[in-house]
Amino acid sequence: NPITLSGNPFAGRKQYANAYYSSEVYSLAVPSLVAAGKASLTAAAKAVATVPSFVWFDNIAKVPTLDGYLADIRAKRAGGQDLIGIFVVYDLPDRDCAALASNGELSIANNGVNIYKTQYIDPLVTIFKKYPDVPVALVIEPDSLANMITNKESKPKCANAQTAYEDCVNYALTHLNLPNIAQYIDAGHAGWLGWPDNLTKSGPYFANVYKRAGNPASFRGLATNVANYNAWSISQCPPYASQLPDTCDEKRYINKLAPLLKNNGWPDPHFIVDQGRSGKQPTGQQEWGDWCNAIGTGFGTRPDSPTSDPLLDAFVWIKPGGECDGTSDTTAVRYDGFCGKTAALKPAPEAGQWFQAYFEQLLVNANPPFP
Ligand SMILES: O=[N+]([O-])c1ccc(O[C@@H]2O[C@H](CO)[C@@H](O[C@@H]3O[C@H](CO)[C@@H](O[C@@H]4O[C@H](CO)[C@@H](O)[C@H](O)[C@H]4O)[C@H](O)[C@H]3O)[C@H](O)[C@H]2O)cc1
Ligand SMILES: [Mg+2]
Repeated sequence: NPITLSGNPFAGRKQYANAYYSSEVYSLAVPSLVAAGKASLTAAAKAVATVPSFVWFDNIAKVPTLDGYLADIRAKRAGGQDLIGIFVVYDLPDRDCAALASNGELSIANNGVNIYKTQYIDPLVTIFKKYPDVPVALVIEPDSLANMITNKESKPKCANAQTAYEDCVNYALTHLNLPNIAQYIDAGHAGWLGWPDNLTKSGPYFANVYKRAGNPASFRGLATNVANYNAWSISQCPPYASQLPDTCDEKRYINKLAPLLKNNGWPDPHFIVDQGRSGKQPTGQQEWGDWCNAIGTGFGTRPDSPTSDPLLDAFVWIKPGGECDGTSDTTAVRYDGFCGKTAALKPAPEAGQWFQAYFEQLLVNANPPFP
């Protein structure tokens, strides 16, 4: 029977571990480990496959697969597991405007806004409406609005994308505003929007997104640290965060941002924080902006761990660990220099592709460790 979410959608529920990630582990990671004489790591690898991570809808072709996930969750819920589905909406035209590695299939110049609405969001909504009994949490458009805070001046592609990003995100928010869905808009991370000037802008900016969308009941809050590596709460700031000593982790970032949202007309925002690649601190990053395939990282706090901060709905693994951030092939169309830096593990495949060496790095550095 249909449900209406209220309060923390993760409370009392287990996050859904999807078969796509599990198949990456079983069909790619495990055989690679065995072939490399690392069969001793296969048990740990299989344990990772059971950890819930978000399913990314990073192109239109994947949209129909949503039905299968929701049907599987429905069946498991009928079997007694109070599961919540966890998905990422990620297909904006001119996507990832400040970088090259994750550019997507749609472009503003080529009718991208209209296609995003009618061929991406609308079909998602249609499928979600078939499953009003399944609780769902959505992350809306990583790396989109955060770029509107920091990169309009420095990146013409971001400046030119502002109207499209804001219209498309508003369309997503208002059309995915269903009783069984909780939506979290991406809001960068401590090392991105945690800087004083960026924080000051972010408060009114994200509050205006909430108000423009008409205060949607499903709009629960913001997702932070997506595909990044920051600690949730740390006593010793990493060396690369030396200039931001009082906002060097996600707990301090969201506790600074929340009051600014409330003061600007968003009464009760909450957060989810990606910890999928945050287990080892400090990381091998040389600068905070080293976002691509950072060395020295590890799987972090498990998604179903209790949280102690009333602002934090759940720890989550949004970026699936082992899926690449971007290619290191300098001749590739989507080659971004950040993926060629010292701090980036190489050789790396295209964004989203399985990156075995990275998976193994995360595995051996995991905290808590995998048995
Ligand atoms: O000393 N000071 O006082 C001072 C003040 C201000 C300073 O400026 C700030 O410096 C920060 C650190 O460089 C910048 O943060 C970086 O911004 C990048 C986008 O431009 C982000 O990249 C994205 O990362 C995503 C994954 O997270 C990728 O999926 C995505 O593809 C990729 O594009 C980095 O994470 C993020 O760390 C801020 O913009 C900038 O405003 C600096 C110093
Ligand atoms: Mg990215």
